[in-house]
Amino acid sequence: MRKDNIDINQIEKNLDQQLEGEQVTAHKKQSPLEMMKNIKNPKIGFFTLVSIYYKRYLLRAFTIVFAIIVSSFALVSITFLIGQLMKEVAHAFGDQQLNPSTGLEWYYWLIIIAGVLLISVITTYLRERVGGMFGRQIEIDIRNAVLNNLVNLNIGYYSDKKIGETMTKLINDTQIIGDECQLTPTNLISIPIIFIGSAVTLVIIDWQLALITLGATAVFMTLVSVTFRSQALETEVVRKKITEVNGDVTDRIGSVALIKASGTEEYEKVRFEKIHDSYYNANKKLNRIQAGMMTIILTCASGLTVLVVVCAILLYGTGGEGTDASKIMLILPSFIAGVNTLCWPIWTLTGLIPGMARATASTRRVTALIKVSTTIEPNLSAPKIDKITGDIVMEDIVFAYPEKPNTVILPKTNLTFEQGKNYAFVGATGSGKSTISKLLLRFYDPTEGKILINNQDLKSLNLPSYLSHVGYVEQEPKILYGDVLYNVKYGNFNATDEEVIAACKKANLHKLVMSWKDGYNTILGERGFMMSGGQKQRLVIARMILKDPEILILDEATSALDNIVEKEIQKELEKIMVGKTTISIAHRLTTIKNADQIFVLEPGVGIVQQGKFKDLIAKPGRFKDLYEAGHHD
Ligand SMILES: Nc1ncnc2c1ncn2[C@@H]1O[C@H](COP(=O)(O)OP(=O)(O)OP(=O)(O)O)[C@@H](O)[C@H]1O
Repeated sequence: MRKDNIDINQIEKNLDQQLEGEQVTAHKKQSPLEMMKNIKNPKIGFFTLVSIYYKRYLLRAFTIVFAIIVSSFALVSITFLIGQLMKEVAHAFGDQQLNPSTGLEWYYWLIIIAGVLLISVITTYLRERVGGMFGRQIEIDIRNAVLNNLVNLNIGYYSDKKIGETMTKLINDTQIIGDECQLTPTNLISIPIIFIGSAVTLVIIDWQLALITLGATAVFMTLVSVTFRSQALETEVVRKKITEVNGDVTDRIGSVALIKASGTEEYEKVRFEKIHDSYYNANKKLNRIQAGMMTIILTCASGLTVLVVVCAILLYGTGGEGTDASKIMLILPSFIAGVNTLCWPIWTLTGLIPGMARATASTRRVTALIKVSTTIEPNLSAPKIDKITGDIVMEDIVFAYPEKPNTVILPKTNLTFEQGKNYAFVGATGSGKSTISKLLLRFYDPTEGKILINNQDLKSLNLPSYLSHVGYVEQEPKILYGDVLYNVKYGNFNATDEEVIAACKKANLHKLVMSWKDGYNTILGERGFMMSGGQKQRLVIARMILKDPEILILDEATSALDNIVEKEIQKELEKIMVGKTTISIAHRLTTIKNADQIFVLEPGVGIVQQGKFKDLIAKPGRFKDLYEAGHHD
């Protein structure tokens, strides 16, 4: 017994190794994203997608198709074999004249049935095991492709999208495709084999009874097929509704602080109930169709068995001339088994058609997500940048957001940021201060002109390697789900724990972290709920100290903090700014007193003043107005 277990485990292990090996080879040849990007037709159907994946994973595809064919034939042949067994039993134990022998003893037929059952068990297991994992493999491949594409997309893509809707496509649609990739090929191959096989077997057993049964089945199938189309359409409506609900719920959960601060919990409760109304109503229609379909199927399936029995009695049981009552007992067991196998494909079709409709809709939504391409080419094959040397030059830059191409945010601008110096941008809200940092981070490319780094156009540089020299602190520091070590190391994964601790000491964070029970292993919430604004800011600064970048971009890095914390953080920042090219965006003008150069921006106009703090404050102008307005607050 124990030995058997070990052998089975070994077989399972070998199977897993074969499948994993195939996956590694396929991924080396072409990544899932490259493969999906190569799909030309945006209206690609689910079948085309399945066939692409079957070609990619030939070993699995072959195993599944082989197992489906063999298991289906095994299932169908059982009906025929039971018929033969019954004939031989009648010959052995009944009237030998009336019941001719099949040529094999009845117990041989039993042994053959047991053998076929064993083949059926093995191939069914193989089909389910390999098919199941294939479904998951396809789901994971597609989800990774979508995810890779999403993180590569221009940041502007997200400005008008509901994250929840994108998440539904990313999680639910890929899961639906995976599930259907497992079920559909199995059903599509086995349905005709089982249906035709069962029909032929029934004809062999008794052609008269078979004709009646097949006629009734045709009526049965017509009834079912009438409801197919409307079921597929309603399923699509329901999916759309749930995508909308997911989008809405994710949006509100993300804004839970606003809900709590506004005391609008009751309002949200009513709203949630309301947005579910249309989802509920859409389900009502679908449910009506599905309930009708189920009733037809169940009634027809049992009705068919009753019909077979009644017809068999009428044909052979009435004792009329030329009839044989004992024949009823001979054919009925295998005939009823045959009717059941005949009903199975119809039963399966009821799930298959809506499933395929759902998977086709999911395939189109997912491919649409993959078809969106970034216009910010990261130039991954360009040489990596070891060091940033020299000045950063903005040459004849003009910028309008691609989302609003007619609104020019920065008219023609020329700027030089000398290496190691400290620059600041100030100006009214909406004047384009953050836009400068977005251009330097290459969230966007300039509409006209170019940004020169190491005397080369930023557009042509290897983007990740350029960004590895840039430190960015924004107003709302981003903390990821994970512990302190992970959060500080993010983007600098090769750093040691000791280096993280040293960076945290410099950022004045170490004592605080050590006061937590789990120290550096403390898990910080998904949105960093456990930390105050100042603490989060310090963590981001520790991240930057660890990175030790050559360019610092501080976008209102301290404006969310109170004056005391701001001063402390400012002190930390000034320490790391030494010798680095720094571009700060500031609301509080006191934080930029030491800047080598200050640029004052006006909405739609661009730079209207520039100079050192003491010079700008001494003469009338926009800067002086801003400074005085700040002091009156
Ligand atoms: N993704 C976008 N699509 C279209 N317009 C945008 C986008 N992002 C910003 N803008 C617009 O560009 C202008 C400049 O925005 P920016 O964020 O650079 O201003 P800012 O000076 O940093 O403002 P604040 O001080 O309020 O942060 C604003 O009018 C803003 O509405």
